[in-house]
Amino acid sequence: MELDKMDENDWKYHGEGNKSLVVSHVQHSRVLRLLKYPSQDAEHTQQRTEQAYRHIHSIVDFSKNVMKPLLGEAYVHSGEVVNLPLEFVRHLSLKVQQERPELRCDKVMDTFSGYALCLPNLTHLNARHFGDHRLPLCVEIKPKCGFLPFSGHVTKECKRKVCRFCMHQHYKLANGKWKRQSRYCPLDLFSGNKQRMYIAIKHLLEEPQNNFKIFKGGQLIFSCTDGAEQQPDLSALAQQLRPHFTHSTGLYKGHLSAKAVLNEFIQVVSSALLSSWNCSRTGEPKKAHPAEGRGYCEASPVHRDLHRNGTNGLSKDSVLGRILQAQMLDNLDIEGIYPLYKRVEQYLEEFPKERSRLQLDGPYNDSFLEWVKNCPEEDDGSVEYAIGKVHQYRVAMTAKDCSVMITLAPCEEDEVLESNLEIQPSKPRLTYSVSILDLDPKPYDAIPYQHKLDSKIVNYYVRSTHSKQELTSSSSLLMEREDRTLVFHPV
Ligand SMILES: O=P(O)(O)O[C@@H]1[C@@H](OP(=O)(O)O)[C@H](OP(=O)(O)O)[C@H](O)[C@H](OP(=O)(O)O)[C@H]1OP(=O)(O)O
Ligand SMILES: Nc1ncnc2c1ncn2[C@@H]1O[C@H](COP(=O)(O)OP(=O)(O)OP(=O)(O)O)[C@@H](O)[C@H]1O
Repeated sequence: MELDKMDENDWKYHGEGNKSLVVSHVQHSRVLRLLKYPSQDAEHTQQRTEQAYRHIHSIVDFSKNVMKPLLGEAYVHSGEVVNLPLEFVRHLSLKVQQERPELRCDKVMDTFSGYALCLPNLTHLNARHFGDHRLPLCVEIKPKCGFLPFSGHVTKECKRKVCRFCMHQHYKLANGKWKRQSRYCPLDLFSGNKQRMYIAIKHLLEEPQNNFKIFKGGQLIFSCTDGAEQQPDLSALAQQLRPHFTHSTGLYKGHLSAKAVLNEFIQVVSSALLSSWNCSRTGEPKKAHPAEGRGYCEASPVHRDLHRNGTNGLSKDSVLGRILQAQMLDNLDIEGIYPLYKRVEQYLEEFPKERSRLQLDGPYNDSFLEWVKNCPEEDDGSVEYAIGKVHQYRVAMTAKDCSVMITLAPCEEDEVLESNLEIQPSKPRLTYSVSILDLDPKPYDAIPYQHKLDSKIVNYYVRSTHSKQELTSSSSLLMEREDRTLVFHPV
């Protein structure tokens, strides 16, 4: 990429989240990830430029030096910082503005600093495309937190029974963030049990919110649209996916029925999520599953029987296994972390210069990783213990908010990539690669906010389900769970 010859016409809008906007190159397999900030903060440009420079470097350092060793080399692409011509960035910002979803327009793209992250475009497969006319598919899942808190500091009983995602749905709907409730439960996806995973992915398809997207040939073909009130058009999606699932079972009028296409698609996605890079061929792969009782959410629509029989456990080296282990570094819960945060704050009041030794704002280097890895089990009352736990919590928060990208492309028998894996040997031949994105550090200063948000979510959930329960018992309605009637296809 020649930085002095950047032309906005070579780039197009690709997507965005809360903190960054991404554009993709029209020919090369590259994206630029630019920072965003609230439009009211557009002043103080000099300060912004310095902040952006530091922030973007800290994103790369955190991803490369902290998250990559924890999650695995193969899954993480940290990218590199680029300094773009301001003229290019301003034209780019104008160009992409009309494509941005309304719900993201409360923030503006950084057009002052010129700093951005350059990354491989993970919606493409990292290889030549075998001359097959079918475009690669890419599935992006933001799985969120996959376990119930097991900390003795948890005060609200419901947190031990219902997962944060399922509770948060009630709060999000009440605040108008989404129009329709998602029935997805992360604990089913992280269960490692194929039937539970099938149901979790099916629920993501039915209500993707910001947890599920599909790209074809690098173009977004399936996601949640602004203010969507209707269920997404799954027949149209099946039509788009059909060319990749052309083998002979389940043929209807000469081709696979929409249901069969989606069924196969879900199975391929779960296989990719379950596969391991380092899986030993001789012994059983090591499992990463939450201990007894932490892997079942009472609000999940999955039937209880399946819960009971359904923890196969994830291989520790699967992408979900790796993410779950990093998430579980949060073993005190925000209720246990908040008093430790206050201990650190009190210490800093007395010794403000210690902030840098304690690496509260980075640098995110090997010694930061040491804090995370070598934190003692027992609280000895020291500030060092508090810092170790706070750093572990922040790493876990990143793992609870990251996304997984699975890129799939058709291949012939002898075309399985060295660096990628092949799935479904007896079914359509697909080669795939799996990556993890959005591994930005979560700020230390956000801990009080997280503490308040946790109470709001839990209190709202308790109130809303309590009033629903009263209504239900007074009209003696019997709620049947959907999945009693779900038919599973053999894998
Ligand atoms: O707190 P949560 O669980 O709602 O997560 C936030 C996400 O909301 P979600 O519930 O996934 O829709 C939120 O996603 P959206 O903006 O809702 O797409 C962000 O990812 C946010 O992270 P950050 O503050 O931008 O670094 C996330 O905040 P963090 O808590 O991870 O900092
Ligand atoms: N390397 C990449 N290749 C392809 N697409 C990408 C890449 N990085 C990001 N994207 C796309 O851009 C979108 C926004 O990126 P990202 O999730 O990093 O933004 P964010 O603002 O940090 O998100 P959040 O709301 O979680 O804070 C992603 O959902 C994904 O679709």
